[in-house]
Amino acid sequence: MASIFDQIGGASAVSAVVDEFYERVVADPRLGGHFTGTDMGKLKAHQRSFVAAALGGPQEYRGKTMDEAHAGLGITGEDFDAVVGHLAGALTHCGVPQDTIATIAGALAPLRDQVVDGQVSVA
Ligand code: HEM
Repeated sequence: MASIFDQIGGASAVSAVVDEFYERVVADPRLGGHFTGTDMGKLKAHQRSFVAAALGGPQEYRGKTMDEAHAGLGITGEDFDAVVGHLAGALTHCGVPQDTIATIAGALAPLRDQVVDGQVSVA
């Protein structure tokens, strides 16, 4: 069976999704502040390789772990949900089918604890 990477159109599709995704994230007043001083060219390159690998693309992701990349950034659960929402919006904008988007969102959900800054969860 073709990987999601192939189904959505390979590297060029991933690149279009990542560009659209960061336009939305940086324009979001809740999130933009996290990216002041970030080299967006570098970040997009890392994100392209992360997304491509996560969708079953041919190359391995060699960037930081999600724990390392987000440690100490003060990212909240709301930030995480907003970012996943923008990714879904970017995927929709780029013509990716909704069931595929649901699969991708499901695959990202387990990263929540690594991205969100340690809070004591109330049982
Ligand atoms: C599923 C959710 C997320 C994924 C898959 C993800 C993925 C990534 C990747 C691949 C990198 C680059 C790592 C490297 O440099 O090697 C990165 C860096 C970063 N991410 Fe995320 N991220 C997520 C959520 C978030 C959220 C919610 C925020 C904050 C609103 C955020 C803010 C950042 C920032 C500020 C950087 C580092 C930029 C710098 O180096 O200055 N990320 N992320």
